[in-house]
Amino acid sequence: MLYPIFLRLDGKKCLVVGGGQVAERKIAGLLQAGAGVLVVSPEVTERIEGWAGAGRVMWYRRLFQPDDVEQAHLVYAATDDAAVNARIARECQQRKIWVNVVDDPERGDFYLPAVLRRGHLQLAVSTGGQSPVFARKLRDHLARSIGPEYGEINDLLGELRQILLARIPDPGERQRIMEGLLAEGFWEDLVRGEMEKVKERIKNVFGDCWPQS
Ligand SMILES: C[C@@]1(CC(=O)O)c2cc3[nH]c(cc4nc(cc5[nH]c(cc(n2)[C@H]1CCC(=O)O)[C@@](C)(CC(=O)O)[C@@H]5CCC(=O)O)C(CC(=O)O)=C4CCC(=O)O)c(CCC(=O)O)c3CC(=O)O
Ligand SMILES: NC(=O)C1=CN([C@@H]2O[C@H](COP(=O)(O)OP(=O)(O)OC[C@H]3O[C@@H](n4cnc5c(N)ncnc54)[C@H](O)[C@@H]3O)[C@@H](O)[C@H]2O)C=CC1
Repeated sequence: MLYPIFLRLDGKKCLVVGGGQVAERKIAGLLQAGAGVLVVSPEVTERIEGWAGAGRVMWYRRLFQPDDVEQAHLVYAATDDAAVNARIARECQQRKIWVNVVDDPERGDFYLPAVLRRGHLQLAVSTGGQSPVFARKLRDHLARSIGPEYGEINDLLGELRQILLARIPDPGERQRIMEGLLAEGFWEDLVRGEMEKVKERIKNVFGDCWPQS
């Protein structure tokens, strides 16, 4: 069973070996997370070249060398050469650096999910490597019912939680308030798309905790 995790990568160096379509997709995800991306590949796609030109990735225009993995927290073996990808995986595993292997996932340490992003809210779908296209389609299916408003609701709940943390010292009491808010009626309004009602429900709890506001 794979272990799901959300990593804080901002400012951490990640190495992508290879510069094709697959490398490009992995780099796009890393950049969204604010990682420092190093790319090693004699050739890259136009989009990767653009990122390099804009200083968003550091591109080493050459073939992979074993020492390349040394400075990275995560490594992506994303070339089209199976022997090179296997070599990258070995170099990482010797050094206990986590590696994703695009053509032979079981050699690697982690898989990427298909991700639905709604502000701070993220839904990640993994099929355990069974069918990446199914993961993508399921993400697209979920996107139809989980709209951008879910991101807004999530942020409002985050603000409310900060207020509760500051004003209500008892964790049990805080949890009771949250459970009370996120009860059946809340979900009925949410799935019916009655977002104004949902926001009203949240604001009422703000009012109860902070009557002067
Ligand atoms: C195991 C895993 C390891 C990893 O790469 O992390 C892996 C492995 C492989 N993918 C292959 C093929 C394709 N992968 C995609 C797409 C995506 N692949 C992604 C993840 C993963 N792919 C991990 C498991 C995820 C899970 O658990 O479900 C997504 C979700 C996330 C991402 O990559 O960011 C992203 C969609 C995201 C989005 O759209 O947002 C497409 C379609 C397309 O390009 O749209 C195709 C072509 C169609 C096909 O072949 O099915 C092949 C065969 C290569 C060959 O034939 O040589 C292998 C190797 C193998 O399975 O042996
Ligand atoms: N895991 C996934 O999500 C998917 C994996 N794949 C697999 O990914 C692999 C790569 O696919 P694409 O990006 O489409 O291939 P591609 O042929 O477009 O790109 C390969 C890249 O690897 C680089 N490269 C080759 N040898 C190198 C070396 N020794 N050092 C550094 N860079 C080197 C090339 O310059 C090129 O930029 C394929 O083998 C395919 O089987 C394909 C689709 C999805």
